Amino acid sequence: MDSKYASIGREKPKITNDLTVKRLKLCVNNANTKKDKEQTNNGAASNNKLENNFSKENTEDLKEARKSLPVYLVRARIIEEIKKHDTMILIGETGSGKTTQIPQLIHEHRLEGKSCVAVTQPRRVAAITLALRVAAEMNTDIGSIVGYSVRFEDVTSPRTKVKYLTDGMLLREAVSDPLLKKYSVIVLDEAHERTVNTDVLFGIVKLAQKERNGQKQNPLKVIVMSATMDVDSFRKYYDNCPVIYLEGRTYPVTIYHSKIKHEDYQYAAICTIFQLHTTTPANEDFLVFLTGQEEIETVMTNIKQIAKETVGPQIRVCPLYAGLPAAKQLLVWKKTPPGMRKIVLATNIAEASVTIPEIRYVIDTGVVKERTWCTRTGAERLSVVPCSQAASWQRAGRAGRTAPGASYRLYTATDFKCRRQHNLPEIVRCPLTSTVLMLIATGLDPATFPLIDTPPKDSIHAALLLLKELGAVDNESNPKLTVLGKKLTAFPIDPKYAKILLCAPEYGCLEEVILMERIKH
Ligand SMILES: Nc1ncnc2c1ncn2[C@@H]1O[C@H](COP(=O)(O)OP(=O)(O)OP(=O)(O)O)[C@@H](O)[C@H]1O
Repeated sequence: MDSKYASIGREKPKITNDLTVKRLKLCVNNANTKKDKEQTNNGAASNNKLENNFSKENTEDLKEARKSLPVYLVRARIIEEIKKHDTMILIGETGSGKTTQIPQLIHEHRLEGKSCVAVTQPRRVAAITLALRVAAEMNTDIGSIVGYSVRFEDVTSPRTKVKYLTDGMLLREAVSDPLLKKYSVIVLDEAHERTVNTDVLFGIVKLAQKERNGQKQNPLKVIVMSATMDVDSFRKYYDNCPVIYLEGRTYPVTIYHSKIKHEDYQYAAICTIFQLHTTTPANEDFLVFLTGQEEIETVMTNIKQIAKETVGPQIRVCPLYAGLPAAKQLLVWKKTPPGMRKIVLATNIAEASVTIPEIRYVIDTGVVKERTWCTRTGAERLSVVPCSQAASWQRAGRAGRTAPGASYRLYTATDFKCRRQHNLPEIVRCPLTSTVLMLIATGLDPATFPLIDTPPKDSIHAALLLLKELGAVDNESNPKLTVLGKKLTAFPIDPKYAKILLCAPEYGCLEEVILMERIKH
């Protein structure tokens, strides 16, 4: 693994591995408040409950909490580096304060000037909860100085200076403004995730930066961040930009590996939950990683049934998966009353960036549902596969954020060592129809667009063929967007489904199609 693991603590030969607290070391490798509420767009209302949870903490306590974070302790050096370099990579351990503190520091030093700092997140739940946390830390209303923008919800205003948004939303903004002129600093967070959107965004931002420098426009600063990324590839991609390693974490996390291989990880997860439940105090909450809604529902039913016959604190089970309505997702952040235990059953949407305050124990099944597709038939497939080592470290990093914690890996240490170090980039295993359409709409050539990893030639060709068949582009060799193509880019969904939606009224089946879309998303 990259040097991050030297910081986080390497595995010891025994089953238990402490991710010990290390003292800070920063090394550079290179060679108000209450206004504007009414101006914010709709959407904040749906998060009122969550906002209340976040603002309950007293401002003085939040200030003190900030001061203890590794990033805060070396803030002067970090700001100096940001001022010095147009592009940099920042590697800091999970929970060190990268995502919540660095944008605030940039704003405190007014480095964004008259523009704004954008912080991208692969997932909407992370973008929303981070914005709420930072707004609380800055003692300001959400949608004012600090805002967020996710699909179907824009909680920002003309005063917004720190904006958390999903990478998909920034990509959409790039279609109408390829130079991303609204922003003077773009923080690309959780770079290790390697979703198609993040990979394309890396290229868009790189091109925008070059172009703005060439045109002597307001320069664009780019900061790429993660705890577990493949530094070498990124550094090469960003023309050998400096890499800053930040050591230190808030609290230690102990890693336990299973001694035996489990045939049934759901069963193993339930056994671990109840072993821990009967031996640990209430209000020390659990986060269990599973692969999808169905599995989460099955495990939830089992837990509820077993809990009736088990001693131990009262249990509240909270599911967390992408398809869950926002209000239910937010229950995860609701504090449990004294004497109770919260058990969060989540997919990998809780794997990076999020802080669920009382989580002490992570139960990591070691699997994830991964999307692949067949270029020949165009059929997509979701399969359950072992997650990468980087994902395991991210999962462990959801504990140890507000108190010491532990991660129970339901796979052996040998199994862990055999896994791929980093996530396989989506761009090499997923269909690229939306991406290719978006690039054409932005005026970019999909064949020459700079990507960290080159997708298989077949994928781009298949995407162009499909777009031609849909009538979104005029031809495959030198594609230009048609009127229909332009309409399709307005939908934040796959062009195939966008066309079905557009055509539905003609066939009198709009309601059915909308229902189908709602089920899909
Ligand atoms: N909602 C919250 N409630 C309580 N504490 C929080 C919350 N959000 C952040 N924190 C505190 O701030 C710390 C830093 O969080 P931040 O998200 O900035 O870390 P990070 O370095 O970006 O982590 P990661 O790499 O896991 O995304 C957390 O470890 C936690 O102590």
